[in-house]
Order: sequence, then structure tokens, then C-alpha cells
Amino acid sequence: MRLIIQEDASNVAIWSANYIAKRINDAKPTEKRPFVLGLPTGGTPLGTYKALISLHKEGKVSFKNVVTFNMDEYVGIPKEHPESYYSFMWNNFFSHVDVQEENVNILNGNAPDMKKECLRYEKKILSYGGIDLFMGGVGVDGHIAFNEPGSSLASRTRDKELNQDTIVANSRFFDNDINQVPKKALTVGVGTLLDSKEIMILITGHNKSRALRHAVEEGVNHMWTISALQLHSQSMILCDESATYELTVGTYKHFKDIEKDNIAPESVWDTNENLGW
Ligand SMILES: O=P(O)(O)OC[C@H]1O[C@](O)(CO)[C@@H](O)[C@@H]1O
Repeated sequence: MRLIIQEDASNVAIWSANYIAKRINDAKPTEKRPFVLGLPTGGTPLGTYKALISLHKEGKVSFKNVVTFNMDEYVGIPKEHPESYYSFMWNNFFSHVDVQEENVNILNGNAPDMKKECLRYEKKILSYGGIDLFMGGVGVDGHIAFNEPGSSLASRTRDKELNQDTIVANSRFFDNDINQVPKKALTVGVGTLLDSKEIMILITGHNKSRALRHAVEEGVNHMWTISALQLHSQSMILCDESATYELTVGTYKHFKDIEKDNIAPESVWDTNENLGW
């Protein structure tokens, strides 16, 4: 696993956006052979979406031949609800780039048959030959997508009960009222994520430092589903300095040293100027 430590959250956003743009451009996607991108919601990736929109507006990346699959969706709120992940994605990203509506895939949290919906999603991912790059975030309890502690590391797309930590954390999007937060979600499984050709997880802020320690320094454990990344041959965590507070000095120095020459991909690298940071 690679661990790339950037100074702060805006550098994480710029780095990740440039990385995604480079991957898409290198793949030279076509209608018949699209690039397949897995995407998250949450506070963490907002900067990345903003940076990707800027790169798109500057003509540096197109999403015309990109197929997207979102990680998860709440169960039981209408898709038009301002806090549904459907609304999040269209408001914060899809509406601002040239992605084609028919290429956007988001689980339907109101499907009459949840099992069928999850199976449909898995099959659709497979129909494209799998996901080329899955970007994700992490919960404070180490959950990846909505795979809460104790989720099987072989799990596939399914419905999951959200735990109290997640409900409390997400209440910030629901007027700080935990009663308004959906208690269930549909989510890709850890196994689904591990089947992606490449995984890039963004971790920013002090409150995620325990999750980062478990991901990098502890063993693979279903109580910290993020740790499953250790089983993947092309996984990368991109974090900021604040998230490294629980790493040992030795771990921190090791990754700083081996990644010191890896700045953002040259061909799409840009300065902060155009992004307003
Ligand atoms: O970036 P945030 O807002 O801390 O969210 C953490 C995580 O929670 C989820 O929204 C739900 O699993 C993830 O997709 C996300 O990475």
C-alpha cells in the first residue's frame, strides 16, 4: 500500500484530482471502452470534486467517456432529498462536468427489492469489466463505503444498518438531529471494492487519525474495514499531516522518504491559483 502525505486538505484535493484526471487521460477512454470510476460522497472528497471541475473547465479532462459508480446511498429518503447521495453527486460534481447521465450509476435506496437492486449493481459493474479506479473516504470508526465495523471483508453490495458513530457523524448534514438521519444504507461491499483495479482513499483531519493508524500500522481486521486495503495490490491512501498524528514517527518517516519524489502527475499538474486556494 502507498501512503502519500500532503501538507493539508487542499493539497490532498489537488493531488487526487490530478491523479484521477491523469488516469482518465492515460486510458484514452472511448464510448465502447469507457473509464470506470468509483466515487464517494462526504465532506472529504468535496475539494477533489471542486478541483476536478476546474480541470474540466480548463479543458484538461473530459468525463464524456467515463462511467461512474457511487459507493453507497441512504435507504428511505427520496432521491430528490437534499442530503441523498444522488443530490450530493449532482449538486457537487456531475452537473458541472460533461458526464453523461446514462453513465452515472447510484444505488437506488428506494428500490422495492433491495437484494435485487444490489445484485443489479454488482452485475452492472461486472458488465464494464470492473472498476478502474475507486476513490473513497473513511469514517472515524474506519468504515469504508458504509461497511461498518464487523462487516465481512468478502462482502458484496447489500443493505447495512448504520451504527451510532456514523449516525451521529452524519447528523451534521441533517440539522444536527440524529432522528432525521437514515438508519440504513445500500453500500458496495469490501469485496466489491477490493475487486477494483485500483483504490485511492482520502483521509484528512485529526478525527481520522485513528482510522489511518489502523489502516497502515495494524493488521487486517473486520473491525476496521479500511484495513482491507492491505490486501489489495494497487491501493493508496492520500492523507494530510493532521491525519498522521497517531502514526509512529518511524512509519511517518518511512512513507515520507519513499514517496518524496512522487509529486502530482506532471502532465496534469496545476498550481492552486486557478482553484482559488
Ligand atoms: O468524508 P466524511 O464526511 O467524513 O465521510 C466519511 C465516509 O462516510 C461515507 O459517506 C459513508 O460511508 C463514506 O462514503 C465516506 O467516505
